[in-house]
Amino acid sequence: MTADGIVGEFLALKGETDADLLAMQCGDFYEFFAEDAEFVGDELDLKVSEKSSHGSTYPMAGVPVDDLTPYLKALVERGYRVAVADQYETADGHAREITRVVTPGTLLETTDPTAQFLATVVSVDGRYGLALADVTTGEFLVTTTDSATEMGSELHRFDPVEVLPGPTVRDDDDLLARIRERTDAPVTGYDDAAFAPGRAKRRLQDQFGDGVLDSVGLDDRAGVAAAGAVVAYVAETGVGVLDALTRLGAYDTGDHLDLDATTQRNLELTETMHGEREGSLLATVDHTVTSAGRRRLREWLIRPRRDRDVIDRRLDSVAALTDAALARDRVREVLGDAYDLERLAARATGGSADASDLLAVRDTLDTLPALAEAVADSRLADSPLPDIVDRPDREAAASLRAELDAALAEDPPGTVTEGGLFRRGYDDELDDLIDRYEEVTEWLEGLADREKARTGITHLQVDRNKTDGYYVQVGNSETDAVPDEYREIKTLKNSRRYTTDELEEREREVLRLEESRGDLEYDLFCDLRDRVAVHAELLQDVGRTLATVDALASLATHAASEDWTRPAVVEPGPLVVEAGRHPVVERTTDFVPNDLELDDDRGFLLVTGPNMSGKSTYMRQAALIVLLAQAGSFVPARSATVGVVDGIYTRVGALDELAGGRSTFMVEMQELSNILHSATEESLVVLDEVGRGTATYDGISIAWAATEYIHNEVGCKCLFATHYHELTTLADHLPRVENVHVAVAGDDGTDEDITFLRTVEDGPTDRSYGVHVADLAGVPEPVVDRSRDVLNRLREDRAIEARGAATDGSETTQAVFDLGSGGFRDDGDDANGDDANGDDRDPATESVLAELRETNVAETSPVDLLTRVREWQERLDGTEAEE
Ligand SMILES: Nc1ncnc2c1ncn2[C@@H]1O[C@H](COP(=O)(O)OP(=O)(O)OP(=O)(O)O)[C@@H](O)[C@H]1O
Repeated sequence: MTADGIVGEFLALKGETDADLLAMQCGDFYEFFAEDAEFVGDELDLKVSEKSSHGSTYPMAGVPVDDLTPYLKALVERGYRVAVADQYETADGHAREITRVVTPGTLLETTDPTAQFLATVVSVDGRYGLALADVTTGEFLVTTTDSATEMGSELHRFDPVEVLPGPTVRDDDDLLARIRERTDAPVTGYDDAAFAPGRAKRRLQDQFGDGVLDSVGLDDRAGVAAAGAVVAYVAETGVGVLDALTRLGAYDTGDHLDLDATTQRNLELTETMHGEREGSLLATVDHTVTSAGRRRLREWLIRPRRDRDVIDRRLDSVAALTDAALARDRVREVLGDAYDLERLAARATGGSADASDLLAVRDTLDTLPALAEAVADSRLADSPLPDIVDRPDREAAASLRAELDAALAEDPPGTVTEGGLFRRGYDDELDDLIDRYEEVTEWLEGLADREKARTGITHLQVDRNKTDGYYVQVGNSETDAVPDEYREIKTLKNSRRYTTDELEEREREVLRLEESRGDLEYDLFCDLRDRVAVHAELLQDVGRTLATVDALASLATHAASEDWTRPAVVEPGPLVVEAGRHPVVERTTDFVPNDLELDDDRGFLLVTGPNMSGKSTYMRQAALIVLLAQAGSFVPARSATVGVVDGIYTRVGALDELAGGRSTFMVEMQELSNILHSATEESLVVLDEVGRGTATYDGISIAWAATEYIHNEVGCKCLFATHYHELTTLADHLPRVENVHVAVAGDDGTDEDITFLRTVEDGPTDRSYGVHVADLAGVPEPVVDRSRDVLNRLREDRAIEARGAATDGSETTQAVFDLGSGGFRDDGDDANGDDANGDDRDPATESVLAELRETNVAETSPVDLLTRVREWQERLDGTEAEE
């Protein structure tokens, strides 16, 4: 075929797929042509040559057939979708067709041990469906929600590698923007029809059986559409890939602790704010010995539970493993021999598993009885561990193990087409071939000695190479002695090569036997691999069991080495921590433990204290202790009682963060708004500074109103660190608000020479110590001195004093800010609203005060409230300017 023809065929095939690139097999190479060739030449540093034909030239770049996988991986991991067209023999030559499309979400060959979720996002009738499938492990989940925020949080949790938005999502710019904010995975366009609920439902039934929707309790069109589209997409990417998805699991977002994307980031669960794994909670507590165990542990931390029974069961196992050091070591030693069975199952179904993969399956199945024995230890026997290990079908696992053991040779070659894969006794026909093969090779091996004896030639050897086949080589000095039947086939510098009729005959036989053996073994191997693939579900069960035990043992190892304690998990209930520590900071610092009590009487703590004193650490440690407890882990404390919460919401004052062109303050307000809308009475809210990104008065007003709203309306547990000293008076008016502060020593009122004690004590801090921190940070002395002067002047002349009365939510807010000369005044204590100072006020101030009185916090949405406060401030500022 001419280059023109090949390129023509290439372009025609490319037109059949919407993949970004096409690799087309041409004999021993996969070739990219035209634009694709230039593209991969750049991306992969491949040599691009010119193929000319009929006066036209075409760029061409190729990789050997056996080397395609790493190139595919590299392209796909950069987010490209690559179609692969294979060549096959036909009666009159050969033809090519696209056999698979490899995409980030369907790449079985990945070496990245973390979960590789393909996500579909669908919106139907105001509900969102989210399906997540990891074809490398067979995990397939679906959920629905009517909150776009929650959909975004889930997406962020699962950290997909590819996202397929359904048609209504694709057309919704806001929703798409939200998705892009929550994941940096490539967003792939896909056939609208695949998302149609009717067709999606049939797809699911074809894959999992007619009763699937009932059995997983999926009755939502959005969920069905999302899951069905996954099945359709995966089916298109290659034969067998879909078979790894052995079952569908529907989950309710309410089963897990709600952690919005911001909170997942703020708490540095899997990576630090700077994007590093080291220093994250996961890296700190991770002592797993398998990659499947690591995936499981990550999942637990990122999706803690709400169900106390599930949490307690995990804690029972962790407790037993924490106490029994020797048994724990034995469990971990056994797990150390396990390979990633979920991944191996997917490789078996996808047809890419080789003989060493199947041996890895055998060896990993072997660990199951050993693990059962390890957890039968008397100190573990009463824990849930024996039941966990008993969950997979142990008998089926043992028989598959035995089958693999009987079949496979101990040290098989890397390819599956050249024989040498099977043990003797596995297949009679193969044994017969091997017998004959050995007979011939034995004859060949003895030939040199026999010929030496027969001819008297001493420098004679028999060997084989690719060009000459088998030959007899004789040194030049003795070539006169070669017998007549020797035919010379090559002359070398010091020797000559010969063949004989008999040698040629034996050679033909060897080649025939090698080919038959290779073919037979390949067929036998494919059969064996298919039989393993049939057991994918069993392998996934065993793999998940091993992963679960590994994650539990990891938590126990950390608990034992860091002296963590089992939390008492109650539902619902207070959060009481005695001598708590921050799980990550305690590793690198001489940590000062602190107590914490959040209950019905004091559910809202206003945390004050100098900069750098430890406010954020104290609050994050509280959030992490709750999160760890609900993940089923011990916690860093002397003792802890953790009332189950439904969600943790945080806002952290990352002042330098600019997201998507929005101002820092806008981001801060959106986060606050989200928290105020999402948190319930059962939640834990952590606010680390609110309102700092704007003018002081605006900031105080917003923080004030937010505190009242959380206290009066939401009623959740809350920790709020602030530098607005004015807020501390809220504790006098709102019954559940208490002040605590992080103590410092050496406070002589001069801001100089203070020592951070890191202890949290009741009551508000005296004041802030910003100037001291500026000094510590090395700000030049004249600036520090001048700051002290200015501060003292401000304290004397323009103190901002909050002396207002806050309400329990049923009355009008009567907060009064005395803002010195430019602010507004109101005497909130004046029950009939008459104002002693009324005569002195300008009309703008009057009108603001009137509106302020009429505003019922209980009935005003937080966002409205914030907007109104801003407006009032602007009007007052205007008045001030005119004056
Ligand atoms: N209990 C503790 N024991 C020992 N070191 C601590 C403790 N708490 C905090 N630290 C250390 O103090 C430093 C400052 O803590 P943190 O960031 O929590 O202060 P902050 O009060 O929130 O500061 P800012 O107001 O400036 O945000 C941290 O680097 C941390 O390592």
